[in-house]
Amino acid sequence: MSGAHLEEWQRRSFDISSGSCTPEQKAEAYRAHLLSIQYAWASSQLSQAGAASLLRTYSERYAAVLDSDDPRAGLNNYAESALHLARSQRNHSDRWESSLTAQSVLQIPSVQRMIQAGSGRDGFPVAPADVDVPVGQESRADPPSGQFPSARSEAAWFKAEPSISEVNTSSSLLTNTSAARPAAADGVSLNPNVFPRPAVRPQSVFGHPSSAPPQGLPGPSGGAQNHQSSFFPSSNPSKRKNFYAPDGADDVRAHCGGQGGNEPRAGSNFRTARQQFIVDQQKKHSYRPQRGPPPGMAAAMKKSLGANRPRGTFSKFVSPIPRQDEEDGAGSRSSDAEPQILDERLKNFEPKIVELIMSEIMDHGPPVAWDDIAGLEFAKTTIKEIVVWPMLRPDIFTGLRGPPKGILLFGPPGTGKTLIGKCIACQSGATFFSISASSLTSKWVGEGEKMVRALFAIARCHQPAVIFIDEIDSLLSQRTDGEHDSSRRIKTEFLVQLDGATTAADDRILVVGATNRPQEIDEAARRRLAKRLYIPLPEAAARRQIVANLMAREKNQLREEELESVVAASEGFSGADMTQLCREAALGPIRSIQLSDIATISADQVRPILHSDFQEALRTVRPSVSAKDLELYEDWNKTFGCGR
Ligand SMILES: Nc1ncnc2c1ncn2[C@@H]1O[C@H](COP(=O)(O)OP(=O)(O)OP(=O)(O)O)[C@@H](O)[C@H]1O
Ligand SMILES: [Mg+2]
Repeated sequence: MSGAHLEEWQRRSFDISSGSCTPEQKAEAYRAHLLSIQYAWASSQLSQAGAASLLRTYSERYAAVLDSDDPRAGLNNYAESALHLARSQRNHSDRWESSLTAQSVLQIPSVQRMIQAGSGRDGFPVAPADVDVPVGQESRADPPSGQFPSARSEAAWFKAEPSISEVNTSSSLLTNTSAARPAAADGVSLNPNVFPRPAVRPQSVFGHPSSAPPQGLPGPSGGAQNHQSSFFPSSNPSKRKNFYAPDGADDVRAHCGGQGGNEPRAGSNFRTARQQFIVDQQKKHSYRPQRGPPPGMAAAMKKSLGANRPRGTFSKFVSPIPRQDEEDGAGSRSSDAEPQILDERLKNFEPKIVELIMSEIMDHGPPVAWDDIAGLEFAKTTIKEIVVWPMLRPDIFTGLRGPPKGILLFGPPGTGKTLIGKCIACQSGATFFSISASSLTSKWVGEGEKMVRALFAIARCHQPAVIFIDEIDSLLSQRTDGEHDSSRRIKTEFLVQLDGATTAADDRILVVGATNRPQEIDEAARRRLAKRLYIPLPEAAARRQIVANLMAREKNQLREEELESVVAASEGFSGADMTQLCREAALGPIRSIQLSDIATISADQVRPILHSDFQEALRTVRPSVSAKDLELYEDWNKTFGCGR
């Protein structure tokens, strides 16, 4: 080692041993030591064995300073953060420098030239320009002595020699007989003809030989530095193996000479981290394409949320979210599966909420016709006027004639409000959403109002649409001070959506609410449900129609006057009560069969339903609405109802 270097070396050794220097200074000093050793070796002032053992010693000490956990003696786990950064950098940066391997280093043009020249004795055979393997775009030539890009990588370079197997497999150019290769300190020797000094094969911290750590790793001073490798010449990117191709593809991506080979080679499987990240996101949110109903059927499909309906033949759900192909191993999207355009208006909603809202397509079982609903002529006419006709002739029903935004069906329980909702679903031809209040009140805070917003957004995408909210009083009850914040927010969202800033006048969305507690509905909601129709208990004619409709499906011997007497006796019964009465009467014949015959009797041996069965049933079935309750409805109707 020349005189000047020796003094420098001694000074540094003194500083280190003096114990007065900080970990940073120590790391600096070790760094300088390592460079001096390398320089001394390169200028043949040090034997290979000597240099290797010195390098080993000082790189261990250097790494110890870097890796030490002790804040006093080390650089606070710099290694971990460096490793972590490198790893994260590797995952997310598509400018990650691909690494060199024992195999690929020999394909490097300059190494090839060296091998041909067989030189290696006179000086440094590799031209400086060749040693510059820039990472990313910011490439700049490095002095041939090679400044280590960072303390970490430098120490790592010297810390561990390549394993013998790695060196031996690299090529026959490495003579396998020990005689031909001076043994380095740790038994690994490099053939100086092939590997000129000081081309010590660095073992990167990142688990494989690399020319340099990834960009952005902070140097010992903590600042991020551009990293240049200083040993291996750039190589033809097409030959270098990329350790980071997610599927281990052979494709090699490299940035050589600042060319920045960012785009993966054609046909390569290599996906940058960003692409991989996007694919993962899509997979996470991708919806399995499902066999949807035939196109004509889709329009007639009804959607209901929160109401478990028997699923019919076409109740397969067609996801509104664009189809995502199964990303196959090749990472190629099959050409024919063009992603469907997700409706612009839905892109701001969480896919899972959209999925939830759309997922229950109400296949409402047997369709309900207007005639199945006994009585309620006024309500039925009004609803037809508001719902069915505007759908049929939107050109006439515009402006002031436009349909109202909301209808409220109120009345005693069992009078056919839900039935009317089902009937609208079948007869209106509109997209029908039937939601129950419980489905909107999610266990997650903030989810409820998102559901409401998404519901109206989806309805807007599928208008004309009808949103049927059964038991709407549980959703839009009077706002009180003590109520829970989330239910208050759901209400507010509803009011805004029903008739607020976001609703456009020509939106053809009709909200139909059904409740048997109209007095509990919030006054702001009441205002928005402009048409408030009283669904009263069925009058005699309606009761007669219910019994006639139900008896028509059963064997019975009910005469007209007997029917009249049943209707008279069921004064004050609701529609549901009338249905219950008929059920009870239909059990009469079954009850008259001897228990022993039950197992053997055939269906047509069961006698028909008689008037006596109804008389028997009238003894057990009582009206479910009291006169007092009835008064309440009557009063409310007089105050707020739109009925006659
Ligand atoms: N007007 C009607 N015509 C025919 N059947 C009726 C009528 N009203 C009620 N029913 C019978 O009663 C059952 C319950 O009706 P529906 O579910 O519509 O009552 P509702 O008004 O929704 O009651 P609730 O307010 O408790 O929800 C229906 O399935 C039907 O069989
Ligand atoms: Mg109901």
